[in-house]
Amino acid sequence: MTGTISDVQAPQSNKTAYDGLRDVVAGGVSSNMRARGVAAPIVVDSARGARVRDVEGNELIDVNMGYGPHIFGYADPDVTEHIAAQFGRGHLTGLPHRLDRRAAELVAELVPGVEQLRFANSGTEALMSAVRLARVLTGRTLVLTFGGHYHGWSETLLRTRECDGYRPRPLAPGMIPEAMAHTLQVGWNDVAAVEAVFEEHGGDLAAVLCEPVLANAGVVAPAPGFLELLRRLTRSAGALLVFDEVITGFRVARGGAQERYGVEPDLTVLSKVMGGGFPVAAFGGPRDAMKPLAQLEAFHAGVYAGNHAAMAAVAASLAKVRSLPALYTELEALGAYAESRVHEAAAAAQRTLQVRRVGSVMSVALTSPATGAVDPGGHRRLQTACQARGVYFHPIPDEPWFLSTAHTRADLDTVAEVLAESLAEVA
Ligand SMILES: CC1=C(O)/C(=C\N=C2/C=C(C(=O)O)C[C@@H](O)[C@@H]2O)C(COP(=O)(O)O)=CN1
Ligand SMILES: Cc1ncc(COP(=O)(O)O)c(C=O)c1O
Repeated sequence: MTGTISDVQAPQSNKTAYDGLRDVVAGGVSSNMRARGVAAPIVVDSARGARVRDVEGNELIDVNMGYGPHIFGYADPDVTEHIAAQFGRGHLTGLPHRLDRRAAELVAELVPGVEQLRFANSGTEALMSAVRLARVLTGRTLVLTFGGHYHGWSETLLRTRECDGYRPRPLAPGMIPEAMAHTLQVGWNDVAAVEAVFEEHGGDLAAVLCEPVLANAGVVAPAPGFLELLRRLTRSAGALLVFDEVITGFRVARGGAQERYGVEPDLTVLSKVMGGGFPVAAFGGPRDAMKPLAQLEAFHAGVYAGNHAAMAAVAASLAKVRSLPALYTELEALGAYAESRVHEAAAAAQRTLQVRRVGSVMSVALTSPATGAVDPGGHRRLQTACQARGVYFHPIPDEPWFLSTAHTRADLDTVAEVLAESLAEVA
């Protein structure tokens, strides 16, 4: 057989590799988030457990972990072996597969608010479909979201944090300004603003959509009672409460944020941990909410949606999640240990970090001594220094750290030591 992909000539350095990449891949990446703020790019050769190896052969402890899907670490054999085997048995026929039921039953068993679902390929796709389903169910079009929450890059959900009044602004060039006409946006945990929106627009709202724990603008937990307020107001206004649990699902608790905080939404969107790193997402809810799709009145499609490899990934990942009764206790303890070591590192370097954690997802951001605010430039310099010392986290302070069962306390001690050394040298 002619050369395999592993025969690709390894370039001499990350920079050489990245420059070559940029020649044929626009921006050198297939997601803007991978290039935003990158000072010194890494080009990956492989990843296993809690470590990523670059093309120069450097091995780094990774706390970005591909933005959160790998709760058991990279290349976990309990997951990858099932996916690989499915490829050998055929992974895409465009027909229902026996694995579909197994995967869906595991989601429904673990997530309180899901009785029935549809699978999709990405969080963006699943969120577009969930919002459309909410509009079918209510006959309304207006959707309320929250500043800094990220719900994918679709035309009506990709927006800036800033707003004109309650109207969000499109984030990216080329977006249709009118696309924002059916969405409002207020500040996260802003009770007065939410109540004002319901006072003025309650009868027009199809849905309120949120990350129940904000994890795309640093980590910001819901204020006590805030999710309960959204639940109460949506129910009384006849709007749907939609939880975007792409990050929090199977991450902050076995049943996601809705289990951790005891608030059940009308629709739930899931991805990341659900597939253990394989591209798969889902949206679901009570049978009544899914009826327009069950009766094929509402539209949702996708050639690769729910493909057999994705179903193998979901079934394997969630069977493992289900099989470990102490998993979330251990992840909580690991997160607490990481948080304490990060605080010790900051104290040792006499620097201030903003550290915010929910379970095993934690944001760590360098702050300006003068203002106390997050210092994106300083954070990038800190990230570059840590990366050079063998620890990888994202250069953008919005992007949190994701821990996994592959991270040991010794790894976290190393991360803290590298952080302290780097903080001491970074202006
Ligand atoms: C809460 C939430 C997300 O965090 C989310 C995707 N997150 C990320 C996307 C990234 C990227 O496109 O490269 C990297 C991170 O910025 C972020 O975790 C999505 C979109 O999912 P997808 O990228 O699969 O279309 C929906 N909801
Ligand atoms: C991919 C993506 N788009 C949009 C946003 C929101 O951008 P802004 O910084 O303008 O709030 C974020 C925030 O983290 C994001 O990750």
